[in-house]
Amino acid sequence: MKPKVIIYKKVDRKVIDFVQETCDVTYFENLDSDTYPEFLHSLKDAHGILGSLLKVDKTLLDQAPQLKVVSNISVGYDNLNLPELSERRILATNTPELLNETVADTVMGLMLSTARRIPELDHWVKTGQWKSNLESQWFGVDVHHKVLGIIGLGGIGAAVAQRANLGFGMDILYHNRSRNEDAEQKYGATYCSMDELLEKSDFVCLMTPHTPETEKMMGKREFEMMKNSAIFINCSRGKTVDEEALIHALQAGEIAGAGLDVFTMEPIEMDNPLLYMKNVVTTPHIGSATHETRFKMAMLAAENLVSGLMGEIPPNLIKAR
Ligand SMILES: NC(=O)C1=CN([C@@H]2O[C@H](COP(=O)(O)OP(=O)(O)OC[C@H]3O[C@@H](n4cnc5c(N)ncnc54)[C@H](OP(=O)(O)O)[C@@H]3O)[C@@H](O)[C@H]2O)C=CC1
Ligand SMILES: O=CC(=O)O
Repeated sequence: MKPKVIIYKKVDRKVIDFVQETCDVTYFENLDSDTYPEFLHSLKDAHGILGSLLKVDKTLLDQAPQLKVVSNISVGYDNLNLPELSERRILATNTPELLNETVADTVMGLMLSTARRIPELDHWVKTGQWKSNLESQWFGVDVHHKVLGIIGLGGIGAAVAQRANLGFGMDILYHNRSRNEDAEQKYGATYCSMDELLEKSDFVCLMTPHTPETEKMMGKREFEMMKNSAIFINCSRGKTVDEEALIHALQAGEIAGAGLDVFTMEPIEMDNPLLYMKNVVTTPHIGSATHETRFKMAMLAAENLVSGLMGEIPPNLIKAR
């Protein structure tokens, strides 16, 4: 009998066909209040699930007694309760590396958009306000040859460092728990303490995973340490930032702006003050959201899932640190 699999996110037909070669697939293009009851029902005899961002915790796992593999279509896996999965001998997988370049492009896009005020000026042009030469009140600040501090210089961070250093002539500072000697050699990245990075950087880019250790790692103290002229970029997870402290830092002029792809609450609530600040550029968690990369991620996640269900060690098995 074929293993039973739930795909709970919209994926390309080729991905479904691939999984269907070996598994019996129940497909939900989207999980919402209409489809969730049926999803829960299917969980009861599911051996594998494939998708992203679903909170896989004790409550959900209690509904899934047959589960063997949880395959995330994402590199981040803060949606998974790993100790609970491991206790039940359920394998968990993710999709690292193949999204590095795309997410780094998003980070550069946020840096450039915020520093050069592109969304704000786009609105200005389209609402007929361009009536004479641009006055200096609309000028932005340079990105090239500035200092970029990357907190969490891993796979994506290195792709950001490459673009920023080799393409934009920026000096790179970084802070991790361990050194990234490859990035030091290739992009002249300088390892430093978090405090030194915050004090010296013109742009601070947060790129760590969300873990208990990184939860709200950017808070009041950290924003106060940044230059008043600095721009903060977050493309990691919303919960790595104390959002109240960020809002305060922007309102008080402790920092000059922010480019944000991720938020404490997603989708963001419309009364969030960040949405009404001209010096804040927002995107709806689009880090890896290109057709090419999302297809590759879904296919890799499908390969991980099938491999685990066939009794192999999946290529991207998440190992608890
Ligand atoms: N916005 C979006 O759409 C996307 C967001 N992401 C997010 O980006 C995260 C990073 O992805 P990726 O680059 O592939 O991951 P990597 O594991 O390759 O890199 C993570 C980096 O963070 C560092 N790090 C981890 N914990 C800490 C800590 N406590 N203090 C300082 N540094 C730390 C690690 O270094 P060390 O271990 O030495 O500390 C490592 O350099 C993902 O987990 C995900 O949450 C990813 C893709 C898209
Ligand atoms: O947020 C996206 C991811 O891949 O992680």
